[in-house]
Amino acid sequence: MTQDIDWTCAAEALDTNGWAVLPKLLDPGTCMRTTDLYDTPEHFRSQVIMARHGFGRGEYRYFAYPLPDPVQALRTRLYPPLADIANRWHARMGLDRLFPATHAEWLAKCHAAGQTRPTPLLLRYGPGDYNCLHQDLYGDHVFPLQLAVLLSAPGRDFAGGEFVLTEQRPRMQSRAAVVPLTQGDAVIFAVNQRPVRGMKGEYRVTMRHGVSAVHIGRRHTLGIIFHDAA
Ligand SMILES: O=C(O)CCC(=O)C(=O)O
Ligand SMILES: [Fe+2]
Repeated sequence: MTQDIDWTCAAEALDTNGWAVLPKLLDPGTCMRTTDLYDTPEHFRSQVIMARHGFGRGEYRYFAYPLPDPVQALRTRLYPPLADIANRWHARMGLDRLFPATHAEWLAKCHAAGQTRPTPLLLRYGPGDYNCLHQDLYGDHVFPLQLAVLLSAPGRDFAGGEFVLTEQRPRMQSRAAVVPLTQGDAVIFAVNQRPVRGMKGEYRVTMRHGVSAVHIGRRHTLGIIFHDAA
């Protein structure tokens, strides 16, 4: 599942754009089984109806511990290479928080700070549903990169529902990117801020992500956030 990832390519894309696609991270069978978890309540700690909070339209569920596979495996295996990138970013941004080498150590820090609730989630969108631009910050402890895996097949399962990222640049207009994803692809992206090398040195841009309206069908996503929630 995670052994064939081209990390050199992903790190380069993350440094340049603040996001990178990992093609075919999950196979179609795993995508289907993960989607089906949505209707198994014992895997989840809570449900959010997005319209009730002004988050958009659609719904999602936060997984409960212990996380089922492939959620636990993705969180554990993707963390170490992402922590290398996160540490480089933090150094470039002049932030002193260092991310430990393993996800278990990072979670221990979150838990000691009272961020104990698991944040991986499954999202379900139907016709007309969308996800407003947002950031997944759940406390002071923030791991600066996260992942979303598209579990449904565009064109077959749904139409519309594009993954969108915006980048707010200091004293400049924001720019948007639409991330092309097929079933099983993951997008890694900056949770909040990332460093950009400018003419006069490094500066920071602020990222937000969301999903445009689904026109027809149903779209499911698996979200992997590496910090836990307060
Ligand atoms: O459904 C999506 O593609 C976005 C999900 C999301 O906001 C997240 O995983 O944090
Ligand atoms: Fe999100």
